[in-house]
Amino acid sequence: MPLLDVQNLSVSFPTANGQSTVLHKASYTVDAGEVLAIVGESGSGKSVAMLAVMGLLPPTATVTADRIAFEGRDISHLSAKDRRRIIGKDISMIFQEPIASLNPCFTAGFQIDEVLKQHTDLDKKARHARALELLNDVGMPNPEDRLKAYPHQMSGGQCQRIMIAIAMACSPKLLIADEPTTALDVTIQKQILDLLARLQAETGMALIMITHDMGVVAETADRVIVQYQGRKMEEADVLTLFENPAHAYTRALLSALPENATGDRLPTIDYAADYTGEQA
Ligand SMILES: Nc1ncnc2c1ncn2[C@@H]1O[C@H](COP(=O)(O)OP(=O)(O)OP(=O)(O)O)[C@@H](O)[C@H]1O
Repeated sequence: MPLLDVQNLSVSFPTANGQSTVLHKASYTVDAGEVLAIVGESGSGKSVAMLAVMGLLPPTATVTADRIAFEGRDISHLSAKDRRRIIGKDISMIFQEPIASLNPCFTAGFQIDEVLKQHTDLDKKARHARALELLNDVGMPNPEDRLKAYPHQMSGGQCQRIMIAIAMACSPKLLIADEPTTALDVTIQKQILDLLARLQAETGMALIMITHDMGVVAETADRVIVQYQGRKMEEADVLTLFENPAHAYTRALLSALPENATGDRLPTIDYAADYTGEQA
């Protein structure tokens, strides 16, 4: 039984020209302890899919699914709020803009403490000790000092470490990381990816990595789903995908990797092309 089992998930939003479907009957499964990458260009519906599962889309969104099951329990018929109540402790999510994801009015320590208060029975002293332990786990220098810092007093990389600490506070069974390194400097990107990989390996949690970067996929994933224009194009284990990509869009993504460059200029994806109907 998969840890998360999502079947035929569709999402649409109202527009001036009627409903616009941004995700078309996409299915996703992830097993306990597995690392799944969802890859595709901006706007391909990667974030929307996972926000829909989490019940985090705005009320204007229309979400339908045949099944959204966590640990075998189908929660697709529940309201977004009830779904969040049931999976809120077991599934955590981190986002692209760590500084914007934190509340600017409260210290890092306060924000970690809020999550611990909500999801654990620990008393104040134990929560403080746990917050320090979490900051150590995410490799934060001077953790005692950083607990007292406000988001604007920290770098983007430090804020992402705080977000990861908050996400890990309830020992989730699944962490969804939505482009967690995109907004960070290149040197920090690698540190955050290594941190996520280490935490995943140490805790055995499942990880869904949303990215547009095939390099990130190669480094982290066991299995890959390729999305294009709100549709799932291809799904394969990571080696198969890199060695034998079945879909034209996947091949275009792979050929745009720097190591696949053959001349002075990097190959680029032809965004004018329509890959939806193309097959291997
Ligand atoms: N709240 C919203 N209201 C209306 N349309 C939305 C909303 N959120 C997302 N969309 C649209 O849904 C589509 C898919 O967006 P989504 O954020 O899932 O893409 P993505 O693949 O995650 O890309 P990115 O990497 O840019 O986040 C886009 O066309 C986007 O404009």
